[in-house]
Amino acid sequence: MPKKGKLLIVDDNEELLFAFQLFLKPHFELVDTINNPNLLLSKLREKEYDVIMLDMNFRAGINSGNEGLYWLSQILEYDKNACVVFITAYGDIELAVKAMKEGAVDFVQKSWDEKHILSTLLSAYKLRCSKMEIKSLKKKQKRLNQEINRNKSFVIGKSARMQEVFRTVDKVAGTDANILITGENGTGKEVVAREVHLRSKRNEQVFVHVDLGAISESLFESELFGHKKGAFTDAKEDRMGRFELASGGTLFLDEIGNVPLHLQTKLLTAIQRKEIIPVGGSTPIEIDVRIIAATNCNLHQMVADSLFREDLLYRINTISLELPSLMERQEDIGELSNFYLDKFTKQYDKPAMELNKAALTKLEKHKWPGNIRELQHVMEKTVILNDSVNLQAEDILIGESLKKKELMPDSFNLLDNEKVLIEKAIQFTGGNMSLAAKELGINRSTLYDKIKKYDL
Ligand SMILES: Nc1ncnc2c1ncn2[C@@H]1O[C@H](COP(=O)(O)OP(=O)(O)OP(=O)(O)O)[C@@H](O)[C@H]1O
Repeated sequence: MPKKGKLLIVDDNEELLFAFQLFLKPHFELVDTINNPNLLLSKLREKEYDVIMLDMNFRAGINSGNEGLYWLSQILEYDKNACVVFITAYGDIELAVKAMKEGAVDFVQKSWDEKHILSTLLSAYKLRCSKMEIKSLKKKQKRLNQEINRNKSFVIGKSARMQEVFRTVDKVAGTDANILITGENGTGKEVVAREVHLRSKRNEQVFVHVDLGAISESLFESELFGHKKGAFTDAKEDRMGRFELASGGTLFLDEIGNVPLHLQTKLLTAIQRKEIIPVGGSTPIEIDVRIIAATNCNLHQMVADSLFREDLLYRINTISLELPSLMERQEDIGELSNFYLDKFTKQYDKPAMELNKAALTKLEKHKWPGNIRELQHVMEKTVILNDSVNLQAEDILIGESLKKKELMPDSFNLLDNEKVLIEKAIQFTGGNMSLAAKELGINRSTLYDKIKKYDL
């Protein structure tokens, strides 16, 4: 087996250094020694060592261990992942414990128990490998987040209402204040939440989206707070919840108005205490997340109707952002339509298309109950079905290809038709899940369960 691990031994006893080197060389890739701790930092700058064995006392006659502790602090300041094993005199247990409290990983006694010394150093080396792996994973994660977030900013909106939203986003993004975004479905609540994250100091960390309307009640806690292996029948291994996953970054709690009262209490406790306890666990885990919540419900009305906890509302709406419906920002329809024309012509490999005046007027006059999401679907359909590059009013297919009467099924067998009806409802509402669920007469989480079941 190839020898692994670079070891540095620091002791002023030359004989001891020699003996250590002789004994450890066959087990490690490199064993360097220095007899003067003043050379320590320059040695560390020269080479990266995995384990440093450090004497407690250097000056003859002084046995307080302070010098060793001083050098330990210097090493850890230089590299917080350094693994330092102290060399202590026989009976120095108290001092060794103190050293471990200050950040040393272990200690060996000069009593020369070869087996024990070797196993201590090999464990320290393993710990060093784990620390370095974590360091590299964190670095990778940071780069990946930067990559994911790059060029993601595309919130279109010249209208006065959107400019007002952007001014507030500018003011609050850099703070850690919780934000509540309200607005109809498809108005861009998630897009704005991402924009806040991108402009915040957490932008090198993750943005975790959780659709609270789509999580079934039985999985709510496990999904948000994680679970321990064996906590319930399907819990085959420990699983991290969304709060922990988002730690350091932003947690976007979408459709917060759909959370039942008894689960709102659990949500409030986690946000308030800034800690969670996984299902089946007993130790709280500290969480550092910025909460951005969103809903299309009127939470103040829900509080008045005793459907939403007032204390939770005040926790999440330090800052409120209300997004206008597309009808209220008609000035943006042209730019948004062109944005999607450009996107879909590229996606479907078609020549660039333009809207003539009548086509634009048609778009501006429509009521857009599904807001931007509906506009997006209309533009996608328009690009797919048209070959002309100059789009006329009749080329814009708003609701024309999908009228409710065309949705009549071939048979009335419920099971045969469920999948088809769900597909058509989603199509009819332009992908607006809340509207689709409403049309189908079921709630959103049931709709998501069925989407999963039929693999839609
Ligand atoms: N300002 C914008 N510019 C361009 N596209 C936008 C803008 N706002 C929203 N969109 C697009 O509209 C669609 C709906 O946006 P988003 O999902 O953010 O809305 P939402 O309000 O969170 O919807 P829901 O309430 O249904 O979850 C997305 O495809 C998004 O990319």
